[in-house]
Amino acid sequence: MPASLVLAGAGKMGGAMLAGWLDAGLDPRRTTIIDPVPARPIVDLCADRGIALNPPDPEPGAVLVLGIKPQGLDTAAPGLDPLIGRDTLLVSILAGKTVADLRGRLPRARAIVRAMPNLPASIGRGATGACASSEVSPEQRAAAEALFAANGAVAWLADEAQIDAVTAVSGSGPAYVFLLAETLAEAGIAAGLEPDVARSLARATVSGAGALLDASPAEAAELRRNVTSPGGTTAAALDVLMREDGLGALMREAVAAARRRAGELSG
Ligand SMILES: NC(=O)C1=CN([C@@H]2O[C@H](COP(=O)(O)OP(=O)(O)OC[C@H]3O[C@@H](n4cnc5c(N)ncnc54)[C@H](OP(=O)(O)O)[C@@H]3O)[C@@H](O)[C@H]2O)C=CC1
Ligand SMILES: O=C(O)[C@@H]1CCC=N1
Repeated sequence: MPASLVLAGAGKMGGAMLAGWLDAGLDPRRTTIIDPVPARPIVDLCADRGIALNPPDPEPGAVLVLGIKPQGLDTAAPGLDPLIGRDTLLVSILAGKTVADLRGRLPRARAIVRAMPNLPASIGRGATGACASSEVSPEQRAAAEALFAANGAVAWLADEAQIDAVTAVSGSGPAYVFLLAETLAEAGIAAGLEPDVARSLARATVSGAGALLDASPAEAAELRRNVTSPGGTTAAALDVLMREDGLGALMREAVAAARRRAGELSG
């Protein structure tokens, strides 16, 4: 874990990462949060754990994590640049904003890691794709790796250009899975189940299948085949989901749209 850390923007994603870091041993007394209107749980967490929240004269830390919205970078940058010291590692989780975009707004930044985490980071079950600028030292890379590992799986990317695809797959991905739970419940209601029963069965099915995927060495396709009795009910459903214009085509289209949007957020 880094010796000290400043988190600018403790919203849904920044707050989720912070929860994972504190669980993994980040020192709350060496942690500062900057967020003009922090949500109640963040205010309570800071009070409980002794985390500095919006101190009047914040010092640069070993790491500055940017957790603001990409659309807010221009407005926020002049207030955040003084939080970058000579040896501060800047870690940005902003969708779309490139290392060059960040340098353009935060002139004090030298070492930059651009990362794309996801929401299960809060329980240490997230996935982060990251790339490092050439100024990042081995120690800074190790500090970033420790933060991302506290949030779950980590993949270092050789090429920054890949991060928009990571954003579209694993950054946004949890939303696709939650939508699956929602639509499975809705389909259950349409098939005649009571709404509460449909929602509870869909939730247990999605979380149970995810837990099995995690616990098993088998590929997802093999686990899918294990559910699919020849000539049975699952095969009938998969004939619909796996047809040419089915879930595969829809997912490719959705991921392409998310990736395109990440490109639009750059600049
Ligand atoms: N949500 C997700 O699952 C993921 C999000 N991301 C990235 O994380 C970033 C944050 O997204 P998300 O958490 O969803 O958004 P949120 O709006 O929940 O969080 C952003 C936070 O930053 C605060 N903020 C605004 N201006 C400043 C400022 N000048 N200084 C400090 N804090 C400020 C916001 O306050 P206020 O609400 O008052 O404006 C808010 O609390 C985005 O860049 C997004 O691309 C990456 C991966 C996954
Ligand atoms: O929706 C977004 O733009 C952010 C980035 C990935 C997940 N949430």
